[in-house]
Amino acid sequence: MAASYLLRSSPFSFTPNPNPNPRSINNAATIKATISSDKSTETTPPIKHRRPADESIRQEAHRCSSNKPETFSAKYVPFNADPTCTESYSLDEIVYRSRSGGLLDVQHDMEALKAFDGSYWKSLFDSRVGKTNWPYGSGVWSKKEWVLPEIDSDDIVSAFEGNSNMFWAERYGKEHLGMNDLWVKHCGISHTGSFKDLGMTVLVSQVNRLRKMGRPVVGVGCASTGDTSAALSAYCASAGIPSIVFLPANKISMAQLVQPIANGAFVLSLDTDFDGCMQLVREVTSELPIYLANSLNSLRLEGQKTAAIEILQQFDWEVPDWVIVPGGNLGNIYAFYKGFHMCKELGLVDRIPRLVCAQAANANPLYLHFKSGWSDFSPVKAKTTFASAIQIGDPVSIDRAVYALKNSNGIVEEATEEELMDAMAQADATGMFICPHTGVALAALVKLRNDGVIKPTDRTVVVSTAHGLKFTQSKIDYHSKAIPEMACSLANPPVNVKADFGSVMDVLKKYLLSKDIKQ
Ligand SMILES: Cc1ncc(COP(=O)(O)O)c(C=O)c1O
Ligand SMILES: N[C@@H](CCOP(=O)(O)O)C(=O)O
Repeated sequence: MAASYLLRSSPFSFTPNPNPNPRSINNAATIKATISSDKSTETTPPIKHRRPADESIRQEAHRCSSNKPETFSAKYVPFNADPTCTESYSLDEIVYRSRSGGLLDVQHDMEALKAFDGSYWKSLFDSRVGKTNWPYGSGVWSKKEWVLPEIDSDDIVSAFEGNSNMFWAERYGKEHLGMNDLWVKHCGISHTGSFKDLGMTVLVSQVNRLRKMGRPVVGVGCASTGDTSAALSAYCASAGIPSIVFLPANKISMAQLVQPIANGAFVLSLDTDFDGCMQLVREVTSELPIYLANSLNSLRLEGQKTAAIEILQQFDWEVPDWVIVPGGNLGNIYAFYKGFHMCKELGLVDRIPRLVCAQAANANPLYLHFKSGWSDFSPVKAKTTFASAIQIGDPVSIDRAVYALKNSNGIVEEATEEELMDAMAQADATGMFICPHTGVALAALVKLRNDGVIKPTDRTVVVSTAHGLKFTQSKIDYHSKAIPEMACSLANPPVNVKADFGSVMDVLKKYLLSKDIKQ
């Protein structure tokens, strides 16, 4: 019975059980043996679909998971607390700060996870990639046991996020950096066009669960530079949960602004910067039953950390030498560290990459802190930058970022406006279409290559955090050479030509000649 059920309900032939439970099924070999010993399937005609026609994938997941005792668990603990500290909170509590006012972290029951070895987890995760199984087809929920183990699949709000493209930057690497193993992890090719989807699916799923439990959550709110708000409003809209977004007026792109508007969020445009919005949303969410969705809330980072696991998976569990991440509110750099570190602790890999956090010089509090030898941290007043989503002067996750960098032998770099815009233009000219934040990361890479810190053969991953289509105005400004005090040396403006054969031929000949001369 169990074996035929597994065959019927699973569309793929796998080694591990996608719902591992060491109490009921000891290991992968048992499943394999059980399946192959079920002779009754030999005469059964091929099954077209894995579930009855009137059953949705969510109902299918519910049927498969019902009555299974949960093996894995997680709780909130104070971030980087003394090992003797006993303070902890259930993930079903609404809490963002520890008793002392510090950050929280989601701590998993590592002993339970260690009941399975590294190769078990690798095959389990590999078996789920890119499928339509609810919820495991999502790149985030394919790692559910490491993310939010206790949530019922029924409560999950997912857009099958993650599984993002790892782009081999062949021409950019070769021509601009002399590198042959340079990769761009396109986290922005995603449901709402940024990596925020990875964390938001987790946070909104937990809110969905809390609301079903009758907890007082009337809506979910965030301060945003444009990407968190887009992700929050999309996931909330998909679950029918009200969302409220606090945006700094005239400081985010038009494409980002229209996202929450279209998704039906309550949009507040405030005459302040991101740091001002963050301050306000914190005050408001402590007064009203509005759940806070910024990365101060450590649930978000549980989803974001899966991008690190996914990078290892995409390299067949080989560890890259460097991973470069643009940093603003600084949750993501810690999320990457956490994902890599978990893979090491659970035996999937034997080391972690060196991390680089890249900041815009106009919003560089972490860079200044790094350069001072990690002496006292001071927030800055962030100035306008084309990398508008990281225009943040007082990052909430500063402690998490410092921890991640110290424990990964990490580096912080910065990029001026001209450096980041030129890097973006250069990358685009080799076939990418990146956002200015990815330009910051590439500019940091250029500096580290020029200084000889990153070697030509080092396998390097640049994390692209948002889709270039969200930031077209910056590209228009650059290519029209409309940026004061910037040479825009790679501008490629369109040529206005009279619509007659002779004029077109003239400009084409001139163009082709110029190409010939360069080659
Ligand atoms: C496109 C983009 N890149 C990078 C970041 C930086 O991420 P974090 O705030 O986690 O440092 C953000 C948001 O802050 C972002 O929206
Ligand atoms: N870039 C972010 C800034 C807020 O970061 P968060 O990760 O704390 O939500 C945004 O898009 O709003």
